Amino acid sequence: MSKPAYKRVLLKLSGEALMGDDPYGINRGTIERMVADVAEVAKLGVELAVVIGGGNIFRGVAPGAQGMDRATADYMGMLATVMNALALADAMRHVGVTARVMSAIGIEQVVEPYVRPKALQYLEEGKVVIFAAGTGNPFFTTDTAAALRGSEVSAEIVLKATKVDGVYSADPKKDPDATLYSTISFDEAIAKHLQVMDATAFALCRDQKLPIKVFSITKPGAMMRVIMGEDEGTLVHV
Ligand SMILES: Nc1ncnc2c1ncn2[C@@H]1O[C@H](COP(=O)(O)OP(=O)(O)O)[C@@H](O)[C@H]1O
Ligand SMILES: O=c1ccn([C@@H]2O[C@H](COP(=O)(O)OP(=O)(O)O)[C@@H](O)[C@H]2O)c(=O)[nH]1
Repeated sequence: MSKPAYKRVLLKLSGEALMGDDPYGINRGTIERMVADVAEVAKLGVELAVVIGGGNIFRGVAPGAQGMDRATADYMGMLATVMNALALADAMRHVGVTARVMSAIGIEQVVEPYVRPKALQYLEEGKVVIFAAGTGNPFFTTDTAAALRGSEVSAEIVLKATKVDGVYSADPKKDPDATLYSTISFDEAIAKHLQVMDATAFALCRDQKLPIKVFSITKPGAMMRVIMGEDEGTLVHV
């Protein structure tokens, strides 16, 4: 059998994708499908660090937050990621995968705080580490948290599992003529203002020479193909 292409990865799971077809919240079937993919990868012995978003529960820049102080709205968004992280860890437990949630903001009665050496220890022990509360700072995104934590744990790649199947020349939800890139450089993605990830996340990965693979979270088998180094999604490279 062929071997996985990576030993340690940082997987960014979209919060918004957790809704499935629901208007908000966590869709049971969707989270179970995501976790089944994660379990398959974990069984191959790939060390998995996960950053989960929160857009399904709360998005700091959403209309619902209009008129709110931006930083306050962002803290609500970070708390939403903690809820998703707990749901994800629990769903993993159901399929026999051991996960540990670590939060970037102090909330000790609920989850343990992020401590880098502890996270590294868990990864070495084969546990899935779920990083909650983003970077712990307002004005950032969980994509930037993925770039940051990915760098901190020396992941070989950031895998962005999202609603689209890669990086397009324009937002494919708005422009039907947008074309899919199989690879694109960080500089080009930033220069073209491609919104699939924010510029802060792109720039951090570029500076740390940490490649990103963008792929569909809903396409069956896509995560496994990415892990095996097969042609899937878009590689963003230095
Ligand atoms: N050039 C582009 N290529 C691909 N997707 C894009 C692009 N520009 C904007 N998008 C949008 O970015 C979204 C993914 O980013 P984001 O909303 O941050 O999702 P996530 O919930 O995965 O963090 C996609 O749903 C897509 O509609
Ligand atoms: O470091 C961070 C990460 C997240 N957020 C807030 O949390 C929300 C949810 O995260 P994100 O939008 O990245 O989640 P996703 O796109 O994956 O659903 C964001 O809109 C921000 O308001 C934040 O303030 N700082």
